[in-house]
Amino acid sequence: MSDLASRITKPDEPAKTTDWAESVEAEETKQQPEADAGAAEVQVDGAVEELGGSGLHEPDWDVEVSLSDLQANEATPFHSATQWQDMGLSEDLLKGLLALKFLKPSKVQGKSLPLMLSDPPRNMMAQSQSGTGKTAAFVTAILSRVDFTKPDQPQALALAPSRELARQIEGVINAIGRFIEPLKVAAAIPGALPRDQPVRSAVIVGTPGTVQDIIRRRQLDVSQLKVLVLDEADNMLDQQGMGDQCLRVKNLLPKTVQILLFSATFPDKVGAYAMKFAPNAHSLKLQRSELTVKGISQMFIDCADDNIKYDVLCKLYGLMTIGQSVIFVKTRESANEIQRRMVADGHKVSALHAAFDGNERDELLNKFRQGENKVLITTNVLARGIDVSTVSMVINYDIPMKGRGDSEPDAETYLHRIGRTGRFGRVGVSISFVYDKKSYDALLGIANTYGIDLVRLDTDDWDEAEERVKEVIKKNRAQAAYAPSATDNAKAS
Ligand SMILES: Nc1ncnc2c1ncn2[C@@H]1O[C@H](COP(=O)(O)OP(=O)(O)OP(=O)(O)O)[C@@H](O)[C@H]1O
Repeated sequence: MSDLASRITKPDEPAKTTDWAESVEAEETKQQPEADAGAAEVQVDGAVEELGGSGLHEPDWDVEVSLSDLQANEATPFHSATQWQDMGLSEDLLKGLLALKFLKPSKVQGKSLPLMLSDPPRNMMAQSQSGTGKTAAFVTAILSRVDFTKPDQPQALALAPSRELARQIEGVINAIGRFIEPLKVAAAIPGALPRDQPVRSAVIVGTPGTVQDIIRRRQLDVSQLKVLVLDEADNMLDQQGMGDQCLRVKNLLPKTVQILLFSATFPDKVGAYAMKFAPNAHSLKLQRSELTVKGISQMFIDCADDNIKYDVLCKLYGLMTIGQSVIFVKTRESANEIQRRMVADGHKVSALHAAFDGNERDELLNKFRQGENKVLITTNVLARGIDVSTVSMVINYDIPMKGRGDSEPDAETYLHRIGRTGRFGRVGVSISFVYDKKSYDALLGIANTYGIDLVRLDTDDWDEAEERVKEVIKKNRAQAAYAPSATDNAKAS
């Protein structure tokens, strides 16, 4: 308990900071020397500039520190020693990146792209904190590998664990590739492709089950595929059904395909399998202590019992709607039930989970992206990858658990869930609810795993608790106004 207690900071104490020492070092991988010669294993440091002290001043929210300042700071994951111009990218791609105001590559982009683009192509497993630009990294690699003189010929395939993430990646490809003519991208997600018609697109983004189906039905000609990307690779490979589908898809592709695996997390047990999935891969790794994004203020509320959680959630509603918020719950049923109760209590909230049909899911997320809906209740289906920069608050209504009978805290899912805020250098707040010993122990187990300093919000002094959260949210609002996300509105066609 003492160890756990040391992870908690009372609201009136300044949060302790972890030692975010720079640890960039390149070394040869030690595995399979003969097959692996030349594979680089690089540790990407996890240091993020303390945004609290970065010049985002109160009370007028005059934002003095811009993204370029943040990117100039070597101690952040947004810094890269390389420029886009050094990477041998095509003019069209460079124009696309710059049009999105991606002025410089982030660390994962700067490090992974030269490795991914080297010839002969080599596999890659890249880890970097949530919201640090992994999507743009692999999208740029895909768009560099495709031969656009054959726009109808499938050449690159990206897999993602949810339709929402696949759609989002499709949007990023269209946004970065906007000057490439002709650029054809297909979304292989349930209900999106006409049945039994060949897919005539150079790039395909989809969920593993649908992609497996269209290959089997010979709708997708994979004979000239050059690149396979698995986004959220640890998650897909670790799930029984999806892991099998990914493997089957891979086995149906030419043996020469370049395999690129991306995620913010690669737990040890999946990491080993991932290296088998992508043999001889270059690897960019983070230390476990580097995984949290420092711009996210991580807080928790100790609720007296399960019923109080709902009351506390309603009390937080005003704060949730200053920016945008995502509430994570364990089951679809509880998402529906909480939405029903909140709406009945006069709040405007929507729910999104896998029981809705595909079009409804697309529409719900689009409305959320456009700010039409400000509060979204969801399950782990949206825990990973979804990028909406104006999300300033994430609530873990239920602490994520894994294993049979919820026996263990799901530390990776916690990290991905809270990563829906604090995107690319922005600040954000996460509030986790605990209400009994099990949930308390689970949260503190997660805090210990990553060395997180959790701040306890005292609901006995609600004004103080509210002020504390509001402070972070206002900074997020100021940042969003100052530097709106370039791809927030990059919609899939
Ligand atoms: N070089 C860049 N300069 C400025 N903004 C960028 C750059 N690269 C990416 N971004 C923006 O950063 C945000 C986060 O990027 P992205 O969604 O790729 O993160 P991620 O690392 O894939 O996150 P996650 O782990 O949650 O999947 C996006 O809004 C994107 O537009």
